[in-house]
Amino acid sequence: MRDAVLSALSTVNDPELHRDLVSLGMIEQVQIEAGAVHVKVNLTTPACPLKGQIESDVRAAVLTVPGVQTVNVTFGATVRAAVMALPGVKHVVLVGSGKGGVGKSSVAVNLAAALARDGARVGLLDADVYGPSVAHMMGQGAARVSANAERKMQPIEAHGLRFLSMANLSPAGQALVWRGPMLHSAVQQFIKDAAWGELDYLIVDLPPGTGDVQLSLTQTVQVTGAVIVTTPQAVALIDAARAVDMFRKASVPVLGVIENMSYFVAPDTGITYDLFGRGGSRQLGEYPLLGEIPLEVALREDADAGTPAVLAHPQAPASVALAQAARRLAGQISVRAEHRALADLPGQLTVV
Ligand SMILES: Nc1ncnc2c1ncn2[C@@H]1O[C@H](COP(=O)(O)OP(=O)(O)OP(=O)(O)O)[C@@H](O)[C@H]1O
Repeated sequence: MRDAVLSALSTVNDPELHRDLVSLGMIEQVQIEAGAVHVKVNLTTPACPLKGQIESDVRAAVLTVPGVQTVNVTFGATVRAAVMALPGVKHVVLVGSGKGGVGKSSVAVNLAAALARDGARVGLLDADVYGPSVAHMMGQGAARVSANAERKMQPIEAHGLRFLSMANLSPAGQALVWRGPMLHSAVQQFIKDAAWGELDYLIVDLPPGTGDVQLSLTQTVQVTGAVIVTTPQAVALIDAARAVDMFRKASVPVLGVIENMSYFVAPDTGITYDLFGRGGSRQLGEYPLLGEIPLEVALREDADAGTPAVLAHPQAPASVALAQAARRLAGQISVRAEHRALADLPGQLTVV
């Protein structure tokens, strides 16, 4: 019966990778006892957006095998990467925006927290050196970065992830008056001289715009891709298009767009207002729209209170949209990793 079960499983495709689970090496275990079959599927990310579909497809396929009465599906996950971005770090993902104030840091913090909540090992680097806000949003504005025994910067741990921010290097409340090259080398150090440990995803909150820090980062590490955060109105989109162009020129794939402050639902009437013209980000090109995040008081309040909204108010509509965006992003990263692996090693997917 085992062969029949495996052959049934080889008809089930991963919905995003468009290859079957057996040849993708995703079937970790098959146990058969009388008519009861247990299948363990090893997903390419714990934040898999299509877990439910894979489960029902596996169940339906195995139930076609004569003699099978029940099917139990469980999941594990190993994030795959064709190459390591840094020693121990599988994927570096840049979060950028064309202009300031569109909610880039809020999105970066919540994407990181959502991926960590789903079970991924996540780091968050605040490379927004001119206006570092990640530490405050993580409730760690007063924490100070220490060095470990190897004299490497030790990321601060909070809310299930590790992060580093310039705000935790300087005395609280004081501005860092550094010149461009110093900022450049500070960001390089954050990446290379920090004890990030083993990470599936290192999310980088870039400064707004298309300046030196952004470019130097794309030249420092193997970046898996970038996420563009924008608001839907024309003035923001023009700048976002510039950010897209910068990544294109630096050969950094754009993994998707997140439209923030997309709409507002009045809490008293329930009426939806498209304050800035919802859906405008589709004009940026054929990039996956990872999410439309509503304007919501709770998101701002949670940021000010130092807990990412996806953790503090997981049921709030903005949190639901952000958690979904994080899963779609993880899905896009898996697709990239597979394409890259196939390009490098035809027919094989490297698991690191
Ligand atoms: N969807 C939203 N609903 C309500 N408030 C939001 C939303 N997104 C962001 N904000 C609030 O807007 C302000 C700016 O957000 P944030 O600091 O994340 O923007 P940014 O693009 O990173 O800015 P900068 O680039 O200038 O650092 C913050 O007070 C944040 O809490």
